[in-house]
Amino acid sequence: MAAIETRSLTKRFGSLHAVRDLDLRVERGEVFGFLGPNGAGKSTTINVLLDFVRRTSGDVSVLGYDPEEDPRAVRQRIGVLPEAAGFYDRDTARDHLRFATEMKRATDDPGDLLERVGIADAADRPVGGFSKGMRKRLGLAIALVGDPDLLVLDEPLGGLDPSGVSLVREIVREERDRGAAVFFSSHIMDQVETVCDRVGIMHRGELAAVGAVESLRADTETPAEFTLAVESAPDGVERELAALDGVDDATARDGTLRVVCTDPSVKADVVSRVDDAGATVVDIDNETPSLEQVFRAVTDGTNA
Ligand SMILES: Nc1ncnc2c1ncn2[C@@H]1O[C@H](COP(=O)(O)OP(=O)(O)OP(=O)(O)O)[C@@H](O)[C@H]1O
Repeated sequence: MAAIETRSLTKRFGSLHAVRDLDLRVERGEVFGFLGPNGAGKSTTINVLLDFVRRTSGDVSVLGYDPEEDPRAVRQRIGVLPEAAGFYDRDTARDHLRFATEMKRATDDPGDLLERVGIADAADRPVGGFSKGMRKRLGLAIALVGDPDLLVLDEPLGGLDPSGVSLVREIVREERDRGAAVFFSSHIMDQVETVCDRVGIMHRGELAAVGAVESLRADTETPAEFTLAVESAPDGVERELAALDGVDDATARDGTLRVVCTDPSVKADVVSRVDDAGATVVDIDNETPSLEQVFRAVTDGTNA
């Protein structure tokens, strides 16, 4: 049984298709990054999975349950970190975790969970004085209560400092290794590509691409980027290269020329131009497209 499965899932708000004909499958023990620009339909999909919003049509299964028919069964088995989690400002972090543990009839020790997310020192402080990043960490601790079979994390990296970001990545890996599925949405590409087994890229309510990051890189026509090491870059050669058809950008620095092509076949032309300009190319280094570039290619760099 899949952790999440949707078939032809559609959600309309009036005449606006927030999600259209979405077929999605997330396996148990898988980290799935749900990506897309603002307004692409990520939160709406998550809200349907959690039965916060009713779908217009299509089928949805979360851990084998239809969230519309069995919302309690679904909520009992999943851990959720909402994009903007609400807290009781006068209650402490420990109070929040005690409550969450009781609600789930779990046996977790609040202190251990706070230790795990790095805010054990603040366990007995009222949450009203917590920073944005501390609130995010507390929200994550609450999501972890009861060793859920599925973690749904909506923008878990927003508001976190670099150590917070690596902590979230570490926890996501640990949860996956325990056998949980992790489904998280983000628009911060470079921070998710190292942690996801697969990603799905939403665009205008539809799944524009889905697969392992490596296969998306191979399948997507992303601009090719490469660096030429030259003995000496003649003045102005980068401007000449940038003017070539199929070249997007060219910059010269410290004996290297970095060239971004929209058409990879222009590479030979670039090398011969550099030769003609009197420089000797000593090395060519091809760079793998980043997930950010795949994302831009799939969404045309546009918002929904
Ligand atoms: N309650 C609502 N009523 C009307 N339109 C809505 C509602 N919720 C979402 N939408 C619209 O549905 C579309 C998808 O929005 P959604 O919030 O799912 O996008 P998102 O991918 O989560 O974006 P973001 O990254 O900005 O959170 C948008 O055009 C949005 O304006």
